[in-house]
Amino acid sequence: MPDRHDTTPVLLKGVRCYGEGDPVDVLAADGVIAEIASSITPPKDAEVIDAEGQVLLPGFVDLHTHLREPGREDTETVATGSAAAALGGYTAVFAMANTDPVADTAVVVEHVRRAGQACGLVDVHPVGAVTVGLNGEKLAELGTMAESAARVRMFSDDGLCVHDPLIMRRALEYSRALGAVIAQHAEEPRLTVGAQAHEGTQAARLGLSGWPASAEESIVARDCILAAHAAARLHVCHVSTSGTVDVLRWAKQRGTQVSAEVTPHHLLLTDDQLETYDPINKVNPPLRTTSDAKTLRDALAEGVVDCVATDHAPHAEQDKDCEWQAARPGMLGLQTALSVVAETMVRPGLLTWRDVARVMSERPAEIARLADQGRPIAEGEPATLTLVDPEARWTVRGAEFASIAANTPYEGMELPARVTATVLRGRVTARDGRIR
Ligand SMILES: NC(=O)N[C@@H](CC(=O)O)C(=O)O
Ligand SMILES: [Zn+2]
Ligand SMILES: [Zn+2]
Repeated sequence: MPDRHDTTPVLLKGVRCYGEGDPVDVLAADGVIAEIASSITPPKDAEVIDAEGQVLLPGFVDLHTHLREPGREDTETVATGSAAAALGGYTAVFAMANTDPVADTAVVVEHVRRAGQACGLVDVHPVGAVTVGLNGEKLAELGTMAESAARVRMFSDDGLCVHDPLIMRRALEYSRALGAVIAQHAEEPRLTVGAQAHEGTQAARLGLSGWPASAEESIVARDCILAAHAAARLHVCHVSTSGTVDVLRWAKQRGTQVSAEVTPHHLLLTDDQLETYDPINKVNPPLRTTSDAKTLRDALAEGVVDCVATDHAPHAEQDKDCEWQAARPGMLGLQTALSVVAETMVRPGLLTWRDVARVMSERPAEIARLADQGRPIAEGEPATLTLVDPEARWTVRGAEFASIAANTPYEGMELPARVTATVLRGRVTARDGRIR
């Protein structure tokens, strides 16, 4: 039985779909978009959202989050991560497998899936590990996870690279049979032993060991070749260098089934940030150069990089507020992603709002083959939507986020554009900064 709230119609007044054309009213009822017209009289009991001048987009899909459950519920849970996601405009998120225990069995992925359903704010899709315990040595039971109630269709050892080429080849071959995609954290471990920061003049000046671009690019090139030979689908996590963009362009030109994501932080931040030695800026792969960031923005605009994914990585205060070498890599992303994309891509004219729908909703939904996400805003389609105030400006305060952890690199920064409401299958999950 759907509860009463599920069936309350929602009327969005005066929105511009994809930021285009004249303002319209959009009515959501029974989980779908019931009507789009220049003026709709609110049905009785309807929740009316006055959204004059706001931009309506399909709900965002994040292919890369760390929700830390099970194992590190002191930093995030499926529930708090779901709240952060809904507030950030997301209607579906993928939860990486580097939990404790690792999500390498049906039991663990089913737990994450159920925890997501219990809270109901966003569709939580567990990612299954590629190898047992993320040890890189033995393939996990991909088929069992795919067949489980969690219906896993994305596998990744993210946090670690599937570096053994034979294991990676097998994983790609299996994934093909399962209709799944392998998401690779591209980092040749032999080239990043002790690495702390992007290998370049800044790391040298600061005395931090270098994480060379070649460690990423060599794995991406290898995996594109393996994926092509296996006729399998490869997804490249958090692309961070210009050289990787060149490899992706080459692989796509020759028809390889490869997709790629870029994080908001790699679009906005660079290794100039490292000056203060504040580990809030420590992340894997590391912040790169200004020229890499520019190439990534252009590649996202062009479509060589398909989509934006947050790599939302909550960490406890004690794991961040310490010396650089000891700090864990990773930063929060769910509640700032849209604003960082607005700042780096929309304001400079690299993307329109329609393009934002592509990189934050449609492409990620296609890559993950989610049938009911990233859909057109049209009558009869799922009412799974994100409302954005393009004129808003706000100041980032990590302590105010729904996440348990507060490790945002944007603390105190003023950013443009804000998610004002998120709707999942006709139900308002977040509105004006509050969870429903
Ligand atoms: N990105 C990070 O720096 N950290 C991630 C792991 C990962 O995405 O590689 C984490 O789990 O904390
Ligand atoms: Zn990673
Ligand atoms: Zn990650």
